[in-house]
Amino acid sequence: MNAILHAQQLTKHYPGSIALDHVDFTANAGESIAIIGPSGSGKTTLLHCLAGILRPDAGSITLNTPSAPLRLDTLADAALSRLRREEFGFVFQQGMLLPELTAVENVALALMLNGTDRATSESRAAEWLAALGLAGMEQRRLGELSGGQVQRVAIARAQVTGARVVFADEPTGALDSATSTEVLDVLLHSVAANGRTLLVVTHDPQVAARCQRVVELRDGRIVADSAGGVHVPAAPPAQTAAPIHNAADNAAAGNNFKGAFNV
Ligand SMILES: Nc1ncnc2c1ncn2[C@@H]1O[C@H](COP(=O)(O)OP(=O)(O)OP(=O)(O)O)[C@@H](O)[C@H]1O
Repeated sequence: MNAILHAQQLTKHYPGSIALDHVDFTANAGESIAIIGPSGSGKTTLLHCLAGILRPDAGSITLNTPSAPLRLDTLADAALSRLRREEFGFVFQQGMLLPELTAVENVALALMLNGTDRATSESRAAEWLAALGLAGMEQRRLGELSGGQVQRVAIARAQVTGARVVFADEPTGALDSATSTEVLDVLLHSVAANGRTLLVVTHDPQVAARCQRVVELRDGRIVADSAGGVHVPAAPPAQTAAPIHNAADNAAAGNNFKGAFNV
């Protein structure tokens, strides 16, 4: 397995609390990883540190790029912003898209911010929207789309740049259960078909069950990892995590759709 993102001894404090407590974590290229745990356990803080949105107080985060490993924790702000735009994509519950823009403009913007001209950006964006089931809706503003369709726009935007890692925080949190399943299908299959790595924070056991690997946080520490490759400190019986899902089955399920989402 090729490590793409590697964190060592990641620590983040807030006044009165420790959000991450010496976390070691490695994401391998092409994996889909669910980050689960109770409210306040540090899931979003971990995701934001790994994505270069938050700086840890201590510890290192390394992104393996084709040219050289890059240390996110020591990168200057401008370089970190550029790395986020080029290497990472984001699907959050809400807030990443601009309601005054059309679907195609929202997706194209990610490419234009990286220096691609408008015509090429909009053409690539339209291809992505079509691949994710939104053909014919390119010119709609977000208010003219359903919640599930808006999340498809977000999924297209997260990947149109060729981002190698996609970070999602409760991507289906605002959706009803049927729409959640559809959006999750689109997210997992498009990421798998394009060889991306997916890290998804979720409270939803159904979302976690669909990922190849499940990592559980409690009190800012990783207490279970279905990959078994990360050091898991011994927990007292009351805190032992429930068994987590079979990675091979989940991977097999995701592979059925490979190809359909290749853009
Ligand atoms: N900006 C902040 N200022 C102060 N404390 C914070 C801040 N952000 C997070 N925390 C604290 O850090 C801890 C971890 O928060 P985090 O949001 O990472 O947890 P979470 O597992 O994602 O929670 P949830 O599932 O409720 O979103 C919590 O105790 C939280 O109160």
